[in-house]
Amino acid sequence: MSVIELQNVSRAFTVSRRTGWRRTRREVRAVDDLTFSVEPGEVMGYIGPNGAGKSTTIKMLTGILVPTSGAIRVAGVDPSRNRLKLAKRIGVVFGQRTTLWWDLPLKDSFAVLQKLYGVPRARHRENLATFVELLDLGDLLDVPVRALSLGQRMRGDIAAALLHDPEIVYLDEPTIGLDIISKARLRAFLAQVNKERQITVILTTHDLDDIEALCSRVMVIDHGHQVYDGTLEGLRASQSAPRTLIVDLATSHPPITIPGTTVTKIDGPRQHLTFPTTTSAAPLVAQIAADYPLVDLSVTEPTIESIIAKLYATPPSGIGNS
Ligand SMILES: Nc1ncnc2c1ncn2[C@@H]1O[C@H](COP(=O)(O)OP(=O)(O)OP(=O)(O)O)[C@@H](O)[C@H]1O
Repeated sequence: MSVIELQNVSRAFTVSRRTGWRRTRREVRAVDDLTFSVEPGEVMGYIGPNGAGKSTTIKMLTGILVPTSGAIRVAGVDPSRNRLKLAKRIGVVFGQRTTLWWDLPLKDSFAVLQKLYGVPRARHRENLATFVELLDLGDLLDVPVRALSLGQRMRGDIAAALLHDPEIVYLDEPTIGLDIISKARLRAFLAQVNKERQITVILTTHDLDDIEALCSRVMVIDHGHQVYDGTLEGLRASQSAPRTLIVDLATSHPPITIPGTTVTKIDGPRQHLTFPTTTSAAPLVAQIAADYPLVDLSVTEPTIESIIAKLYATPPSGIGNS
């Protein structure tokens, strides 16, 4: 059974603007007729440009905002009517702001959370020991949150969101502002806890490497509409962005002519050939090896950034969901 279900969910805001003496009111549809469900243990990347409606969706899923129309069920209940009950079953991490107590040492923040959520002491100790080890928090437990670096604070925030054994975790830009090593560490940790604890994760991020590393499914929204729901590979294929074969020949050579490929660049003995995502590279490679003095080659996939940029540039009506 799905752990998260949205049925024709919309959320509108009325925005008023003063122009001269006149005040005009306008309705903004932050989320427009969204229907989707998420299965237990799934990690879904939820992406879209600024103002697409991601935060509004997450706020409705936590019960902070009530939909204007449509129905939501999270862990079997309506979030806005069962906000406190649901709070025990979900964890939330906002990369842009901490949920920890600014002046308290990290360990005291964790102790407050244990009381707040009524986590049995033994279970709290067990979880704390696991997260301290996996997130390398040992030396930070006595440090006030305000004195932690961004990466340290984020590790603390993630531990805090997981200490009460939530079934569902919403991660809003968890790697924002972190260096490459901290990002990689955090992604490895999230992948491990998802696997070991079967936690359902909705991840909003502008860092598409987070999606590549963690998400089995990706949903793209734009102007409140769902524009894609499927796998990352499916997203690549749906936009039919070509793959590139980079071929190193023994010497400079006129453009390679193989049906179904196009030479887009020649750089001395190196040639770049594009071919459709739907075509297998193997026969092309075999043909090049047979007909040309091949030294080396590699295949590059279209970058996910280029695919997403293309997707956002397409009007919603022109996009086919998978
Ligand atoms: N409380 C509010 N009052 C009026 N308009 C709002 C409110 N909250 C959101 N909006 C509008 O709804 C739209 C969606 O906003 P939302 O914050 O959900 O987008 P987002 O995808 O999370 O963007 P970002 O990536 O910038 O965080 C935007 O046009 C925003 O201005």
